[in-house]
Amino acid sequence: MKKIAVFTSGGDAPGMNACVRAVVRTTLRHDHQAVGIRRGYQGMIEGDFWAMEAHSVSNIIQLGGTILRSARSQDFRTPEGRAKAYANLRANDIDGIVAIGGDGSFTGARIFMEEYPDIHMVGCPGTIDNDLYGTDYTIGYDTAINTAMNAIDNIKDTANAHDRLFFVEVMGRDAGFIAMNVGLATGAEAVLVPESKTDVNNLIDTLNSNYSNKKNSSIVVVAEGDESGGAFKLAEEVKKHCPYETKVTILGHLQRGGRPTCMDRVRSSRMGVAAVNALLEGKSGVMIGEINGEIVHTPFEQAIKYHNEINPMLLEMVDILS
Ligand SMILES: Nc1ncnc2c1ncn2[C@@H]1O[C@H](COP(=O)(O)OP(=O)(O)OP(=O)(O)O)[C@@H](O)[C@H]1O
Ligand SMILES: O=P(O)(O)OC[C@H]1O[C@](O)(CO)[C@@H](O)[C@@H]1O
Ligand SMILES: [Mg+2]
Repeated sequence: MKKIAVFTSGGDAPGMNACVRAVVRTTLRHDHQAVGIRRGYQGMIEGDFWAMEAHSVSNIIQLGGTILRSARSQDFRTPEGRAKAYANLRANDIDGIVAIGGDGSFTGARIFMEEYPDIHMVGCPGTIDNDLYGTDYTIGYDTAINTAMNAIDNIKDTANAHDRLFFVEVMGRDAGFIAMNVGLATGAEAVLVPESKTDVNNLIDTLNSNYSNKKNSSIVVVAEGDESGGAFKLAEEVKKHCPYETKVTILGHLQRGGRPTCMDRVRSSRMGVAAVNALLEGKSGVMIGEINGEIVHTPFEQAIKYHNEINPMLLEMVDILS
């Protein structure tokens, strides 16, 4: 292996920088050259490469975002775009790549590797959504749930002061992991996730019964991908049948930024080291994950095809404890 490149792709996630740092420093420790590719697959197509030294990743372990920047590249979805990317990699003697991203990034990696198997690729799960099979936690998820939890704690103060019902929408286009855990951690009255069908009448009954039992404020956490159509639509419907004054907060992109938590920094570092080691062992087409505290390798195909399930017991717990 001559040079190992690293890029970040899809939605950024806190801990990506720690992972980039680990990849670069492990590569250099093994006397290989390290290259950063800026803006994910788009930078690969445009040849936006950066020869990285140990100092290139100094003082970034604590930073959110990604120093390599990220992109959602339409060009990489085309065979012509991927051919350009391959030509640039070859011209720069890059034969090993660590891709830090989510399911879309690994879908792209799998297609690219089928077309150009001489480029070895290993993935690190970088997405706040926690929606990849083959790991208990993705990079950025722990930070995102803590950020969302703190935001909802603040909302609870004002909700309680004004006797209001809040619908709080959290990120998760296809997955409800953020909503589930943040809902439990903030004592929400209900949590709505794409993985289970939302019964609006049942929700209205629950909120009305809470109101009758002198619960002066309530929080409903809604995953953005819930089939009910999001917090605004839901609030419009519910407030027709509920005495609470109703407000909506969309937490949005604030959940993706901020300093990574300790666990995100540690996991990202561990995964970055494991990704380089896997490439040096001749592995390709696998995602690094952490299951029960151990590093595991899962083929991209499985990581993107399957989904970790939301434990139905947790949804039940929300109901019992609220
Ligand atoms: N079918 C595909 N073919 C080629 N490239 C793809 C394909 N799907 C995704 N990609 C590439 O991967 C990039 C990242 O994918 P996507 O935007 O879905 O984010 P992600 O990696 O799933 O992260 P997140 O969901 O956390 O935002 C896309 O912008 C595209 O360049
Ligand atoms: O605004 P963007 O960058 O498309 O990102 C939104 C999406 O990215 C994610 O946050 C994951 O990074 C999803 O939960 C969300 O739907
Ligand atoms: Mg994704």
